[in-house]
Amino acid sequence: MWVEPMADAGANQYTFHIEASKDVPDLCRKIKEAGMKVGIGLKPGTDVSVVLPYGPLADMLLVMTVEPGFGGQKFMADMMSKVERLRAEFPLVNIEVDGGVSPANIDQCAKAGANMIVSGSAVVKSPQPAEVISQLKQAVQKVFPE
Ligand SMILES: O=C(CO)[C@H](O)[C@H](O)COP(=O)(O)O
Repeated sequence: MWVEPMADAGANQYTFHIEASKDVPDLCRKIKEAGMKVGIGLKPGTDVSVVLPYGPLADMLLVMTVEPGFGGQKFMADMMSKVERLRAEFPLVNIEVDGGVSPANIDQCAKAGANMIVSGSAVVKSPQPAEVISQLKQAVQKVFPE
């Protein structure tokens, strides 16, 4: 699963999709042994219960808010219930949302419990990308002060 090459290249976190892993605990162990943090991602169609047993092994849980594949898709607000559940179960784990995240929905994401975000189109298509990044960061920091 390319764990060693990623670590050798300088990655400090390795995130994989739970749907693509045959042995989640083994992969988590290999990532940690290689000196990286563990992230586990969940596609929109995957029930949150699938990842719950592995939460204690993860540094970050990623809730995809679009179908993985490409940027520019519509944010799926119904994924927020997964974020809420994961935050309730794992108060100290980083929870990330990825897909269609923008200033229009960042408050929902942060309120549900996401403290890490991926935002592509909203940033790069804005005439003021720095302003968008700042808005996104402020919204998260309001809920998760450093
Ligand atoms: O790669 C992705 C999906 O596979 C990401 O969702 C994407 O890069 C983020 O971009 P956007 O904010 O435009 O959804």
